[in-house]
Amino acid sequence: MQNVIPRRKKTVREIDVQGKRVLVRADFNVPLDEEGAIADDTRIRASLPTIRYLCERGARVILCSHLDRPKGEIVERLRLALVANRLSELLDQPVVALRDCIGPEVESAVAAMNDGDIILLENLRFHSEERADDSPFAERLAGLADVYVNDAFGASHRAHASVVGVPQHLPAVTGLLLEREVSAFTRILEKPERPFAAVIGGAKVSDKLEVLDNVISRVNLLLIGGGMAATFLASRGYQTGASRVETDRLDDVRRIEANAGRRGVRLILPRDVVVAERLEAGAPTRVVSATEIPDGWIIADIGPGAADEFSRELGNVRTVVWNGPMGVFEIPEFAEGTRRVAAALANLRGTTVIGGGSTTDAVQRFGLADEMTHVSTGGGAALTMLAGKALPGVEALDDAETP
Ligand SMILES: Nc1ncnc2c1ncn2[C@@H]1O[C@H](COP(=O)(O)OP(=O)(O)OP(=O)(O)O)[C@@H](O)[C@H]1O
Ligand SMILES: O=C(O)[C@H](O)COP(=O)(O)O
Repeated sequence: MQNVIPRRKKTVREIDVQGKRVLVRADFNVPLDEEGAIADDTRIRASLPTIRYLCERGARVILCSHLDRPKGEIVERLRLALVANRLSELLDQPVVALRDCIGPEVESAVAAMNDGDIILLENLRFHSEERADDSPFAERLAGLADVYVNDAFGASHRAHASVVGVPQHLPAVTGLLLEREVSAFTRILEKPERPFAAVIGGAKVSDKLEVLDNVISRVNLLLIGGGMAATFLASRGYQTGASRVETDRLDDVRRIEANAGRRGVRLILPRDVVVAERLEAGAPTRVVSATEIPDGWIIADIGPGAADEFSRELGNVRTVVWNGPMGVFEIPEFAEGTRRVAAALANLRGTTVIGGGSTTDAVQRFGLADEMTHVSTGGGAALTMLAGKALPGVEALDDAETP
């Protein structure tokens, strides 16, 4: 595996932060429930060591993050005030949520900070410049601070302004979470015990297809579930009812399947699925063969036959990386496939890695997180590591000036 650890780079432990304004890019992209409350605060808790470390040493801590995918405009339910409240409770100290991430009000708030204070900038993705890696936007963020810390492992596969742009304008170091995550993946993936499996589900289908060719070059077995399954089934020519299919990616999926065949990687799709009339609690459901999905019905979970097969297959492997739930597990009727896969990993005598906000949320709900070797805060970032590709956020630290 290629070396993706910023070994030459300083971590936050090696710099003097007393009285300095430190801009910390965190990944507070937490899952929200239907009421808009935080459904799982793992990502917030995982960022505490760096924040505590900086505060205890007298830094003025300026936190920033994205939440969900607002497209460059303010979405009230995606304001980061709810994250600031949770952080305040966990740290037992005030965390002031600002109403923007750049601009005169932000600059005055930063100017008024005392050593050990913490502020949280507003959702970076309320500005389209964040995703566009706009240089003036990155410069304005950088202008708020003396030092930049990347602690957003979960966002480090994104070449966005706060991840790769800011470290071009400020001395930059690695945060404790980023360091812990990258070392865990490197250790686990350097010489994985075989057979080695990846389980891929969830909703971010295009993102995951991007790295599957590389994933195939590393694993022996690939199990596909969740929202991914519909596009794979459609690529084999089956009807998928009203399930969401990425029709413009069907050729990519066929290429991935052919690639898997050539390399002798077993790629298994669910043999049966739970379908629903709507992805809602209480909606009518049926279990059907994956090759006979009725018109108008939506795949909501892998079926019991698929869960048996996936569990059996996972019983024979020594290393597993799992990203993306097998179904819409937030609704109890569609959680069984995800629960069965989580249980299979918990029983495995080998190395198990869970990646992703929702996948972690699911494993926490089943009370199985402690049974896993590594529960990562990254989803797409974990897959990028699994694919053996460098993370842009880590590369940006390599290229940055050190304090
Ligand atoms: N068959 C399905 N149809 C629609 N959505 C699904 C299906 N199966 C799972 N999902 C949804 O996928 C979502 C999670 O997918 P996602 O790809 O974001 O995984 P993740 O673990 O959160 O990784 P990341 O951290 O990259 O977001 C869940 O909210 C779940 O309801
Ligand atoms: O949830 C994640 O994987 C990270 O927070 C990145 O979010 P994104 O896929 O919306 O860029």
